[in-house]
Amino acid sequence: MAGEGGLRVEQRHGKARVRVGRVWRQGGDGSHHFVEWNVSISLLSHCLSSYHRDDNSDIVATDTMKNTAKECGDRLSVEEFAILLGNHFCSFYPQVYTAIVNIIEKPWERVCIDGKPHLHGFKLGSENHTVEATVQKSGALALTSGVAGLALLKTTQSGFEKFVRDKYTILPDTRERMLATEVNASWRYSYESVASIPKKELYFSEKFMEVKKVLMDTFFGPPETGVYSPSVQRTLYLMGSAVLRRFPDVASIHLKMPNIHFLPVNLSTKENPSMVKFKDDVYLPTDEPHGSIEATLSRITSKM
Ligand SMILES: O=c1[nH]c(=O)c2[nH]c(=O)[nH]c2[nH]1
Repeated sequence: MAGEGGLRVEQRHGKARVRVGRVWRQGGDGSHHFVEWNVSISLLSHCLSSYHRDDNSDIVATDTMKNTAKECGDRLSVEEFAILLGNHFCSFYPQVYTAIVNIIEKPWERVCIDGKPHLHGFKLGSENHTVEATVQKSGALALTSGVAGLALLKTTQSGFEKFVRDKYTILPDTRERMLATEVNASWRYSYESVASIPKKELYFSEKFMEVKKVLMDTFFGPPETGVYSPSVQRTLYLMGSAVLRRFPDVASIHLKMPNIHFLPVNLSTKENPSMVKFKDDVYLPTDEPHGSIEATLSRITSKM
């Protein structure tokens, strides 16, 4: 937007990392539900006078945003909460035209004691549930959900061979290696307005569990036989395409799957040349460097 001094100013402001823990005690059977959210809000609004002059009259205080994020009524999915917040900012404040709400949900899971789900006991799992909702004053919506830090490993049924070989290549072909990764996936839903999202209770919470299951089932294959992975690239493609095939309301999916290396251990000395001879058994786990492999998959829509 052109402003004073002929300078273009593109601005937003918000509150990052607002932490909220919420217990719902309304379960008929006495069970409690619990979520822990880390909320970040960014508002695009008409408040240029605060940049051009000492005039804050159009600013929605970031402290106000923080307090709004703490108001959470009936039990709802993290996606619905992000949309609700975004919608509130756009409809309540005339000067706000876009709200971008990012939330990370911690994986608190109900514990089972002696095989029975506990009414109010939870333990922390490992992978986070993420969401980004962008809401416009018109009601237009862009909604992306994701899973972050889903660490997966299989001890066989993975190989990598027949790749480019040149004077820098020392990696041997193999059909037997470990495959380990930490999946970061985010998928965009096709709902384009706040009014069009499904009304079914906890719809997106259920979808999150189902997408995660499809990703994992495809990575591992059947429990007794597994499935062979010829490369991280191919496995990533199969995981993403399985999600798009299974869920018509997912428009695209981005997958980031680092190839975390477990290196074969071969130890020898002059006196003992075969001290530890690698027999697909002893590995050196490494953090870095790691392969970095990522792709976005979406449907090719025919114009016919
Ligand atoms: O699955 C793999 N993809 C690669 O692109 C690659 N590159 C590499 O060195 N090892 C592997 N493995």
